[in-house]
Amino acid sequence: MPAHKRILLKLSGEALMGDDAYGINRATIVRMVQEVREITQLGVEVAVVIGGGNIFRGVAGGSVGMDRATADYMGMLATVMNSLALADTMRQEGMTARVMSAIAIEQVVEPYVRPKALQYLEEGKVVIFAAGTGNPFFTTDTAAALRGAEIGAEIVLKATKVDGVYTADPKKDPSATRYTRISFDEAITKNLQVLDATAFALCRDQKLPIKVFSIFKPGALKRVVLGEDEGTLVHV
Ligand SMILES: Nc1ncnc2c1ncn2[C@@H]1O[C@H](COP(=O)(O)OP(=O)(O)OP(=O)(O)O)[C@@H](O)[C@H]1O
Ligand SMILES: O=c1ccn([C@@H]2O[C@H](COP(=O)(O)O)[C@@H](O)[C@H]2O)c(=O)[nH]1
Repeated sequence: MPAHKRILLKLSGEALMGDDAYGINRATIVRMVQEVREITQLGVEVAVVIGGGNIFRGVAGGSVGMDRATADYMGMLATVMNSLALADTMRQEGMTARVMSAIAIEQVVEPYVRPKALQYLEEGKVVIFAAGTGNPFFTTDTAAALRGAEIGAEIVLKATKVDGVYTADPKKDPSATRYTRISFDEAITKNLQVLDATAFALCRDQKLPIKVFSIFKPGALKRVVLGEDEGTLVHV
């Protein structure tokens, strides 16, 4: 029995690379989609936001002298590519998905229209929100918080490269320890960077909990959806 009726799943863009240096690794995206299919089969309504770190991040463009807003639009377009790849892989795996973009690109995908998204979810379709928030200087974590709140998701599930929220970045500090639960206030005060502060603040204000868990651990998504002990819960 799933613990949640409707979820917003944030998938790491960077993880899509698998063992490759760039782009979308075929076996990785298929495996991710199969995990999502398992939870849709439990009857959970699933909306997805996918990052763009496997292709382009605005901060990288900014660091080599690009206009930051232009670089951020490139990052948002990267998330559109990932969203299209995800939806197409879902189609191949027998699922029905709809991509909705926060940036007008109507020859490619339909625009984000909230009532339409809600209708798709009620029909059991997976909705993939592309192009982040549609605004530069934000991230797809903030887009996940925003869309999660808009669609009335019960929780934001952040599937990422680490298996939870740690006292410090575990990739830089091997002595860091993992929290089982942490409040939004503590995560913000301690400046824990597993999500950006805007996403934390939005979820806190909307009383929308976040679960952070590993995208690489087989079965972790299903365990989270079933309410089993997995990853870190960030709560009000
Ligand atoms: N306190 C912390 N606890 C856990 N991870 C942390 C912490 N601080 C920093 N991190 C880092 O945050 C990363 C996850 O956030 P990041 O935005 O880089 O990835 P993502 O959202 O999964 O990727 P993408 O932006 O491509 O979707 C982890 O890989 C980890 O190295
Ligand atoms: O609302 C948004 C969301 C994203 N961006 C840009 O896209 C890239 C990729 O997103 P990640 O969350 O880092 O995976 C991001 O670096 C931004 O440049 C944005 O501008 N606005």
